[in-house]
Amino acid sequence: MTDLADLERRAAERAVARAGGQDRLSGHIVCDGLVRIFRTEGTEVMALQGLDLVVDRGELLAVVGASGSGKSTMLNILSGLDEPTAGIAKVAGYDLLGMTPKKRLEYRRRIVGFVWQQTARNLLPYLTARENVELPMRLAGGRRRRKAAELLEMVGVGDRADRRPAEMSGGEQQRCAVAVALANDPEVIFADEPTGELDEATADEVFGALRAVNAELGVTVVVVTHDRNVAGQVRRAVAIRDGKTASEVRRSARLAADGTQQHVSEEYAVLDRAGRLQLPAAFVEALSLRDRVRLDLETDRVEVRPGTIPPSATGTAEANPGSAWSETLSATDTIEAGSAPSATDAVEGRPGFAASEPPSATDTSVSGEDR
Ligand SMILES: Nc1ncnc2c1ncn2[C@@H]1O[C@H](COP(=O)(O)OP(=O)(O)OP(=O)(O)O)[C@@H](O)[C@H]1O
Repeated sequence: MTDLADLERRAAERAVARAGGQDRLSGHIVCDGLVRIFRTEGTEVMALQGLDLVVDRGELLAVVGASGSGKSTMLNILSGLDEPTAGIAKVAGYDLLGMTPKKRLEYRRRIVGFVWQQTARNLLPYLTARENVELPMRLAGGRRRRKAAELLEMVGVGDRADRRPAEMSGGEQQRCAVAVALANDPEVIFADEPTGELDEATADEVFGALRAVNAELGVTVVVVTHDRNVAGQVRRAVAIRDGKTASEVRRSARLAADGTQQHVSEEYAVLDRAGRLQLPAAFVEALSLRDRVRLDLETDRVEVRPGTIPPSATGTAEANPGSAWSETLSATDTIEAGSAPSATDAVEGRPGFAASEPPSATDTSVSGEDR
């Protein structure tokens, strides 16, 4: 006879298979098909539309997105303040769906630490830096307390231990906030716009502190921001658009032929399980892509070009101006006017295909071997 445990086990196996296998769910942080719908007075807002994100243990990752893209919604779920409407959200082995209040408290106190944009949310104004760092340790009643002074030293504000927040600069306050977030030895730090109110040089110092704790303590760090420049501060930056991860930039160091070290930045689009991907907005604008694009499968890549029409369709479009092909025609006109110097050459060069092929169209190709 099938008992409940057996049914639950089979349901779990099916969920893993649907999610693309156990590997996909084995990161330190896993969001899989995360959906969050807000319902207010008869309207529905789909803030997260099937967001997938896997972060490895010990990674320093930036999640970058414009206002309204779903960053705060994602962060609220990952920090245990909110629950998704559907999908999987796991951090350090904790399943964030359906946690009991006790488990939630344990998760928020011991597993994750937070750095918010506003100092008032990070530090108590009447306590010194040292006392601010000691407070979460006291609340958790931990036996092996990491010394506050040591943490303040690590983030570069050891000499400010006896100052209150008002007696420190904005950057020092945020670095102190990083030390507070680390007080109970969390596995993950979430930082929400930690440098949002700082000038560039001070922001670099705060990032330096996040990098230091990531490297020295191995803590996983996720920085959420609208600032695209942050991508230059981390090895992996994931862009979020319309409630989904859209693309990511990876930076790595390579040794050049002359022996010098060069930083290489590569942009990747995120391919979901249904095979969907979003082209970066800059690529779409550069080639005036719209409505539909042409795809060519090469042996090692897929090429994406401005949409074209078969020559035979021209007659159809003329005969029926409301048809889909007539829409393509006007889109093609725009492309030709904007960027294709020799549309006729392109047609002659590739019989059977009409219209524009800008010389740089291969820039948009997605290389299979890079994956
Ligand atoms: N509690 C809520 N009720 C209704 N809609 C909401 C709620 N919270 C967020 N939204 C909507 O969900 C979408 C995503 O919002 P979210 O705050 O996650 O974006 P964001 O990227 O963090 O933006 P910002 O950088 O401006 O904070 C927006 O359209 C927003 O209006």
